Amino acid sequence: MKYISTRGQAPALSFEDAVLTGLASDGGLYVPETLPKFDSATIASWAGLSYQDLALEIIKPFIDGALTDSELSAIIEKSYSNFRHPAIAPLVQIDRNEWVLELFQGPTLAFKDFALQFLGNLLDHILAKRNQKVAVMGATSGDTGSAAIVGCAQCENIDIFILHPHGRVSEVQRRQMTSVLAPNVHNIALKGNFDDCQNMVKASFSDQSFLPDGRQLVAVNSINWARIMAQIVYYFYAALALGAPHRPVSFSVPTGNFGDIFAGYLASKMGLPVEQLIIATNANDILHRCISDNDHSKKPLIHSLSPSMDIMVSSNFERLLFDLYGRDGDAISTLMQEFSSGSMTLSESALAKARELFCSHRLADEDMVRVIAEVFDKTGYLLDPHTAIGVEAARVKRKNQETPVVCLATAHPAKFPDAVKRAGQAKDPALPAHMADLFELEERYVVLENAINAVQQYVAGHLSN
Ligand SMILES: Cc1ncc(COP(=O)(O)O)c(C=O)c1O
Ligand SMILES: N[C@@H](CCOP(=O)(O)O)C(=O)O
Repeated sequence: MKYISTRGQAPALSFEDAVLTGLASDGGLYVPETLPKFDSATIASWAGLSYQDLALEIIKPFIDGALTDSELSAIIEKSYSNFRHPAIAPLVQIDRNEWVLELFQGPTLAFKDFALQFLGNLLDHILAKRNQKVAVMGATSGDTGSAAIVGCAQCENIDIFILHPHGRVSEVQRRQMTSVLAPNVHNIALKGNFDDCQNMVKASFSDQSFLPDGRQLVAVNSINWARIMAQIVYYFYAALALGAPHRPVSFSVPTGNFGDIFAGYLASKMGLPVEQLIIATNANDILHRCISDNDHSKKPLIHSLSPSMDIMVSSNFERLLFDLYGRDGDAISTLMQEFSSGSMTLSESALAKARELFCSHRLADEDMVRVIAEVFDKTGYLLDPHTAIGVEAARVKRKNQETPVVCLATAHPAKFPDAVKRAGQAKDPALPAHMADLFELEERYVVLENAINAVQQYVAGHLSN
């Protein structure tokens, strides 16, 4: 299987090269040239598989022989070995036909662990085989950073540089990143917002000449295809547990960079019967405005109580647009060019196609805290702020009460004690035992100006030999 760029001008790459390349040389994102498709009988035969065995079935066709089955299986086993729940992604019912998929049972308490523990182990394998050293550069609004750091800290061939917006991630999120003192881990608090961090990372991928000795950058953000690929698995896993393929399932997904929900879209294209994909946004609602009013225009970023979704430019939306425009790379190049000036308008046919599966909802902070309180009062279940937005979006937007709706619980509430307190909870939600000493650990990070030269100089000056 080859991987092609959404902008049509970059060379097609093998799986391994696509994983190592991150952003395509034409500024696009890599996607598989064709998607594997599974028929109903095949999907039905997976009922009851463990998460790890299901991951093997789903990931195998994408890697196209780059790893043997036993290599892939070993990487998968290792990646999910430190999850706290034996089901890896347990489903919890919170109402009739309404479920929460707990994607926060990994080491850093967010859904990012599903793909980033896998990506860390995959990179370790590929780089050792190639005897190659790389610099990982990533942007985080709080969760990708710690998952990537835990995924990569042990890799001898990786120096990892994570940019987070200074003062705009929760204290738990910051400490999770900055208390990892391994010499190959570098945290940069950028005096800017998440979009600034992401722009800087993307600009650095486009021109890597600041790196000495031909060192290559590798992406841990969801621009890296392997991130999306690993996230497809839990859509199948949850739907199978609820009766797929014999009955459809809907998903409500707290959305920022559009990677998570895009994995759900791919699951549906690969044969999973999905009735609705609900895009749940906070006040940074560009995707909601786009789907509901064809208004895809940038607005100033708002700092919300769901900080991980404080994102205006959603990288992976481009991957969806590529499909909506008939996989026409030139059309996507033109559209992205239009968006670089602040807004873009989708064609009527592209929007109509998107609306066949997607709908959207926006929830501001005051409503989000109300949802946390309501669900807790009714069920005793404590939602994190991002998940609460997804739960409310599901309630407002689902069109069929008989179809189970799965709300992706993207983070553990203990990562966001301020929001939880605002919802009327007297006590901070407890951190899991393995993080009990988080507030006593030494931190290490550098604060840098929002200037690309400052960041690139820092990266170039902190590479190991
Ligand atoms: C807790 C949490 N929820 C939701 C999201 C949004 O996911 P995505 O960026 O894949 O849309 C993120 C970050 O991306 C997150 O960290
Ligand atoms: N919410 C994310 C933002 C980065 O998204 P990614 O999925 O592209 O890595 C975060 O927590 O950092």
